[in-house]
Amino acid sequence: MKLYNLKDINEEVNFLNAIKYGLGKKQGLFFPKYLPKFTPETLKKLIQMDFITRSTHILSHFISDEISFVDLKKQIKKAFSFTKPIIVHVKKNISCLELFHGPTLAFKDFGARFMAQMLSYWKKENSIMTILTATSGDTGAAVAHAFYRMNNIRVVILYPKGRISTLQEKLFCTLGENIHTIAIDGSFDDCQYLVKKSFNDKKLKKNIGLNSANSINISRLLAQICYYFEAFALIPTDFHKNIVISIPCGNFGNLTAGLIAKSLGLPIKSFIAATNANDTVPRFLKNGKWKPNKTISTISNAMDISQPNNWPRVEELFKRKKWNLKTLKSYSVSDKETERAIKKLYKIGYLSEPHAAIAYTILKKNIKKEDFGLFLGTAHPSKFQDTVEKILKISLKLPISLKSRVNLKNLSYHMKPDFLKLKEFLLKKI
Ligand SMILES: Cc1ncc(COP(=O)(O)O)c(C=O)c1O
Ligand SMILES: N[C@@H](CCOP(=O)(O)O)C(=O)O
Repeated sequence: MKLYNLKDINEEVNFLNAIKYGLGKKQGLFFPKYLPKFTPETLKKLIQMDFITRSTHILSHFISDEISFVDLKKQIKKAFSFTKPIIVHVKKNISCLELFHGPTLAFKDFGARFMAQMLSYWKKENSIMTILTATSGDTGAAVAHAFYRMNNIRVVILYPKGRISTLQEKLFCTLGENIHTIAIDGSFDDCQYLVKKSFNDKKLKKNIGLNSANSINISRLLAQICYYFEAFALIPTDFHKNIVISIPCGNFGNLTAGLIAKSLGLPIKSFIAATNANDTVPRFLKNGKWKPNKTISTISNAMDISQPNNWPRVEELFKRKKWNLKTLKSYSVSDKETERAIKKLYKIGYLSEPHAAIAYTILKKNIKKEDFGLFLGTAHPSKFQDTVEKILKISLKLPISLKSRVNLKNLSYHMKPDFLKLKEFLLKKI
């Protein structure tokens, strides 16, 4: 598989190097040079397969020149070794695609675990690698658990201090060993900036085997394509022409993966990109001006991102496929509306959390009678225990993966958003 750097098209890499480098020169994102397209007959065959076999077929279309089908299937089986996505009917023609039944209770488990398995397959035993990752709450946990105790891999996770939920923090800041966590005085965007800046530093790149497990790493997105096909396979054939998917967006990785799935021939009628008050993209689509505001803290904290990393990939895909960007609907939802949606959903028997509730709100406003509406359930409601309990005035029972970490000590370091301090930390703490 060949990929090119969106900021320097002369830089081309194979998948192994794209996954190992994370980012290209000038902090450019890698993007596949060739996008396969399945015929309707192939699609028909694909949807009859089980999740692991189908995912292997899909991903082998991208990387069969670098890994055999048999080996890829083994790695995918290890990566996706948890409850697969499920569709839960919510009301009328609206359902939720629940992607949060993995070990860290968020959709990030698919991408993080796939990346970890692929790296462990290719990694030379004695080479050191540092996976530097920024998180607004969920990526951190997925990456930490996916790479926990992996030989010669050191994970360093930056997160905005006081701006993620207590349980999100407990899930990845209590592991220790090869997992180092740093609470940064700032926003997620400050953390993401520090990660990207590190890639510009020659000494870091040379000395610590720098990589990132954020969705800037293309392996994360490739894995996420697979659950859109699973959703399609789960939906009755009668509705296959009218599927509308509403995605709660932050860094826009999930949307990018969905759009790549569509480009492969998955007939999704339309995608809706839902954001919270951090509305850089909906404003951009409305007035054509890319003007990120200061990141605001909201109750959907994992989406508190004002400079979404994957937007250049979205634009590239629209350009390559000659799709009109105006067809992409994107709206923002306030905290008040989000709370109202959580209450309404609970009243009709569906327990949700702020991120999915945002996608539901926008879907409900835009869905047509003939559509099959799907909003993505990206995280388990219990991860946002305080918020959900306060809104619904109920008490939540925690799943064991959270309960077992509640009383463990938070092992995080604390740092100002200062690149030199981070560099010192990264060079010292090997
Ligand atoms: C629960 C949850 N929902 C939605 C998002 C947004 O996803 P993306 O960054 O892929 O747009 C995130 C974080 O990224 C998240 O953790
Ligand atoms: N919402 C994410 C932010 C990081 O996004 P990523 O997909 O680029 O890793 C989080 O939960 O950390």
